[in-house]
Amino acid sequence: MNHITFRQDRELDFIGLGRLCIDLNANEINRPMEETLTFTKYVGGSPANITIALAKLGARTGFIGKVSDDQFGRFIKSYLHKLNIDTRNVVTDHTGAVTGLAFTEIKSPTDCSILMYRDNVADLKLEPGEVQEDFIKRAKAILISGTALAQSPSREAVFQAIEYARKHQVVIIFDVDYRRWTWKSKEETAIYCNLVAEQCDVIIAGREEFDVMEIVTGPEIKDDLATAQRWFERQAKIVVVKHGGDGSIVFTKDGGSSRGGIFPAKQVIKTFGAGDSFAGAFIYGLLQGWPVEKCQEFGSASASIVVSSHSCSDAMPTVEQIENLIKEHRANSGV
Ligand SMILES: Nc1ncnc2c1ncn2[C@@H]1O[C@H](COP(=O)(O)OP(=O)(O)O)[C@@H](O)[C@H]1O
Ligand SMILES: O=C(O)C[C@@H](O)[C@H](O)C(=O)COP(=O)(O)O
Repeated sequence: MNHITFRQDRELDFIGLGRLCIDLNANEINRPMEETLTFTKYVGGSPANITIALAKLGARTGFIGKVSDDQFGRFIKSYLHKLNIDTRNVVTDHTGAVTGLAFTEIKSPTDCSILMYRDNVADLKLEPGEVQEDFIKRAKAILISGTALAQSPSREAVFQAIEYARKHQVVIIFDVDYRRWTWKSKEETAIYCNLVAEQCDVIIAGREEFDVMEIVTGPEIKDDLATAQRWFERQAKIVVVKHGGDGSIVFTKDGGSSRGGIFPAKQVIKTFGAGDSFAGAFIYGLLQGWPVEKCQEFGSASASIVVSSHSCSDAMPTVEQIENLIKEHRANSGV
């Protein structure tokens, strides 16, 4: 029992909505971007990464988004196909929009940053009329990425998807996924993310992301419980507050909470990708009906595997890999 009830009469477990992009991860790690010469190309974009995580865990997944009409757009679509991610609602842009790029700088295992190129990107051109009700109603859950709210028409497409999801009792999960590059101001981010969050069943965000959302509304006292309680007064049943290397806290509407630590990685290559792998494995656990503590542990173990790898999407682990890590950790700590 984990406070979320999924409709069982659905052919898809999960649909991700938002950006499908490219990550260009520096090959020469432990160097500033100015000195980086080569990069490896991966499919990226937070909601894409989360959907890929679920697909690799064995969930039946699909995606709603828009890709550029070029080599990058085709690369992304064929990658999703290979993982059996249903792309019937991945639309191809015909206006000359481009694929968003995320260049990663890995200066040290703890000092990583991302340089995003997001002008005229295809993902933000998704139109409300392109969101298929018939597709959404086939799923148990849909994940909304907050970045899809950054501009019109993608912003309206999100609200359209939420309407369909609520109409067909599809569980709505919101990952705030705040990326400053696509927004005009923090106030704009806060207003739209709050409007969406109040309609969602599960909300996942880092402490700093909740702080951005609270710029316009409070709560006055900035603490995780106060944040969670605000959303429990709306639609939310589970609120997850991520704290990077300090782990996460999962709150449930019945007053429960679970503080989770991390699985220290043997070798951290980079810190990005932690949030997406955590979210993918956490949601997988919810879909299995596991208690939230187990979902949280599964998410943390998945994150540990991804921070030890060069990529985000390609490195998303299987159930077996995560279970092995948890077993190994328990054996080492004598539990
Ligand atoms: N250095 C790390 N080593 C192992 N696990 C980590 C590390 N950093 C984060 N995690 C795990 O990933 C989760 C999400 O990470 P966080 O950095 O908060 O998300 P985001 O990448 O979205 O900012 C954390 O709650 C923790 O379980
Ligand atoms: O979200 C993006 O557009 C870039 C991602 O593909 C990138 O790998 C990343 O930043 C992962 O985000 P995180 O899991 O929140 O650290």
